[in-house]
Amino acid sequence: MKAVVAGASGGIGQPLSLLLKACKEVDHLSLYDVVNTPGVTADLSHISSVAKIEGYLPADDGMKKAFTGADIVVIPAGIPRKPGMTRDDLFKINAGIVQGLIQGVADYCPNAYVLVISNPVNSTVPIAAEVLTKAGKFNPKKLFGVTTLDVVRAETFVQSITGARDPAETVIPVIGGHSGETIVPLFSQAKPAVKIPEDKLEELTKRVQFGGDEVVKAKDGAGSATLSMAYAGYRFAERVMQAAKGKTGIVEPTFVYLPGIEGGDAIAKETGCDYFSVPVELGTDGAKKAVNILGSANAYEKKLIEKCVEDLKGNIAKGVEFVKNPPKKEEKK
Ligand SMILES: NC(=O)C1=CN([C@@H]2O[C@H](COP(=O)(O)OP(=O)(O)OC[C@H]3O[C@@H](n4cnc5c(N)ncnc54)[C@H](O)[C@@H]3O)[C@@H](O)[C@H]2O)C=CC1
Ligand SMILES: O=C([O-])CC(=O)C(=O)O
Repeated sequence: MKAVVAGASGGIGQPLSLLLKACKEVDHLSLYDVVNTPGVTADLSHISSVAKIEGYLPADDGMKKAFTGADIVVIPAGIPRKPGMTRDDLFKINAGIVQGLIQGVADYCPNAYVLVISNPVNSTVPIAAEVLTKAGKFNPKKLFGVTTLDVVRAETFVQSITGARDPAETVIPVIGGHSGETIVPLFSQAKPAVKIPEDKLEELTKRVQFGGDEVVKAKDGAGSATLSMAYAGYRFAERVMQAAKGKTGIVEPTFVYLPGIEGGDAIAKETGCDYFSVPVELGTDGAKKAVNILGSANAYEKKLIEKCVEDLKGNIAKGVEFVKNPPKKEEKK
């Protein structure tokens, strides 16, 4: 497997690259960023793991060299939030960054799995889909918005109630999108089942929805979640690669284009959203099947889904519009 990290010198990119350098699924790691890739690459190259490593800057066809032959491209490129900002406030800058990198995917590695971390995920994934569609290269089974950090947070925060030694053994589907109230944890669907006292449920739900804000506030202007995101991005990338190599039974929530995936059409009709994070069964060619668990949600969770859909529709439309009707140059800045 050749894995690419685009945005490899950043707060997420560096620890994510470290994890991928040590990953048994990766034979070849290629780092791309607009700054500092020579240093990050030199540093990681001293690690005695299997993956050979290369790093590129944009000069001298760097993107082409970095992306060509890639099996999986993970994208944490773009600016992070500062206190007082929403993820949508990142759109102006990150939309263009993601558009450019996805054009690179279309040009140099159209068959790769593409994992989008850059925010706002609710809009950057539709942007990616539109760019790939324009290029005639869109395979919905291979485009994923990474929402694993929401799952990781739900697992972690519920531990105070379950008391489980290993939080990751409690599987909690988190569906919808990746910002505030578009994030919908379905604690009623936890496996094994968890009993959450009624007076704790709202607090726990809000903590998952606004977990990102907790980190933004604590970092106090120095960015948002990076280390936990690198862990989450790595966990998802590793599972995509394991499924690609034939491991079965891997199901992970991820933000996908539903009409392009088996079982997704019904969910798209039910929610009115073409893009939604749902548990997806992963296979050798990417997303094999979208699992519809919306019907199993309890009354409280159904209300959360209603609010999610309201916000998510606008975020999706904004991403689609950005590519279909590009803003004029001065608006793009
Ligand atoms: N999906 C999720 O759950 C999460 C998403 N994020 C998002 O991830 C993104 C990155 O966050 P951080 O790593 O903290 O930011 P950062 O600013 O530390 O790193 C971003 C990196 O992207 C690079 N970059 C900028 N334009 C580029 C381009 N055109 N091509 C290649 N690289 C480029 C920068 O040089 C920098 O090294 C942000 O948009 C943030 O909101 C953050 C946490 C969780
Ligand atoms: O909060 C942010 O801006 C970064 C992010 O997406 C998260 O931590 O979930």
